[in-house]
Amino acid sequence: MSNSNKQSVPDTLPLLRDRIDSIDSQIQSLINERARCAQKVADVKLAEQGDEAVVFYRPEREAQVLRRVMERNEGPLGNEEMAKIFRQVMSSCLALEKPMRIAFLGPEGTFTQQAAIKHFGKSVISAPMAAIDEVFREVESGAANYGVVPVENSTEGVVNHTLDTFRDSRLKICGEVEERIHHHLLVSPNINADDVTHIYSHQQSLAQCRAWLDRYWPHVERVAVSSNAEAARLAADAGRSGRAVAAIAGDVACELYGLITLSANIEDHPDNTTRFLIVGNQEVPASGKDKTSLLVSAKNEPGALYRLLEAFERHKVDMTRLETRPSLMSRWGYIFYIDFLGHHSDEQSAAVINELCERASEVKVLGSYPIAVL
Ligand SMILES: O=C(O)C(=O)C[C@]1(C(=O)O)C=C[C@@H](O)C=C1
Repeated sequence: MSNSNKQSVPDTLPLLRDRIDSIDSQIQSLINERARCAQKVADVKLAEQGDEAVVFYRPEREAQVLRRVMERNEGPLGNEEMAKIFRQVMSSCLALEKPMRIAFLGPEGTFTQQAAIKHFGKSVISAPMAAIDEVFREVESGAANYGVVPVENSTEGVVNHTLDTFRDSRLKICGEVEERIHHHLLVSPNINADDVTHIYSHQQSLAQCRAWLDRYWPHVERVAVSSNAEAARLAADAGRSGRAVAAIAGDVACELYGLITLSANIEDHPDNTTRFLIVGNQEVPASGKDKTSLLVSAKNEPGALYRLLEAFERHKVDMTRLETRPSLMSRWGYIFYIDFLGHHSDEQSAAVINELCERASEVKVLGSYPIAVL
């Protein structure tokens, strides 16, 4: 009983539900009013930019909207929970302006799809691709508006294939998403846990759950397959013919293939996180809290890396990541992938980039984009 005013009518279930009905109706009207505004925004964009080059999706604006939602939130719903609701509202509004086709490293049900949904919301057209370079090609050709690819995992390290693909691509990084990777042990609803004979998953996921599997399922055979989503599909297939096969996969795959969770969050490192990048054809304006990614090819001479890094120190620009990949052009030459806080149009960031251009043999700005909000 949370009634502080003794005179008021006591809270009863029917009264509370009436109140919820009335609030829902107001929320619904307001969401539609917002959607009509977004439709007008689309008209303005079309009028300003002409049919061809209209850019409907604005990552910097979306990041600002979500940050503001979190800043002004007073609860009882948590900041993230509230931002997720607005994430989906914006996703629906953008789909009214123009439905976005999002290519991602498939198949359906992968963690990359989970990241795509986290970033764009559910109102997008999903385009699962078989490989990372196919995601890039799909966006380059214009068949998809944006692409989502994994770039690093907190336990497994960088995804070299993604970094290498940036060398020859003209795509820009438009955003980043971080996704906590939670693995679950899944089976078909008709399968009894005691009967399970095989556990399927991607090799990396089996590795990320090794200690848990050793402890609870030491005698069950582990089978590595091409992706977690494929493992979930196989478990669902097996279940239909009464074979007791389990899969290790995430929430999206579980839902997609109608499986049930025998054990949730079975990963050995609970803070197992993967970072994904959004690639597209546009340069994103500053959002106020941004990151920039560069590809820098150093001259093959003593102190070359030192001279690159020194520019960051002097201009007080915060470098958040440095990866080294062998150059394909010269033997023992290296390419550096550098992330730093700031937008390439900021005064300090621009000063660093100018100096790098003088000191390195090649500098490519892969993109400036809002720091992940959710
Ligand atoms: O502000 C815009 O440019 C809009 O199109 C509106 C809106 C929104 O719903 O708030 C929708 C899509 C964009 O990606 C950003 C924001």
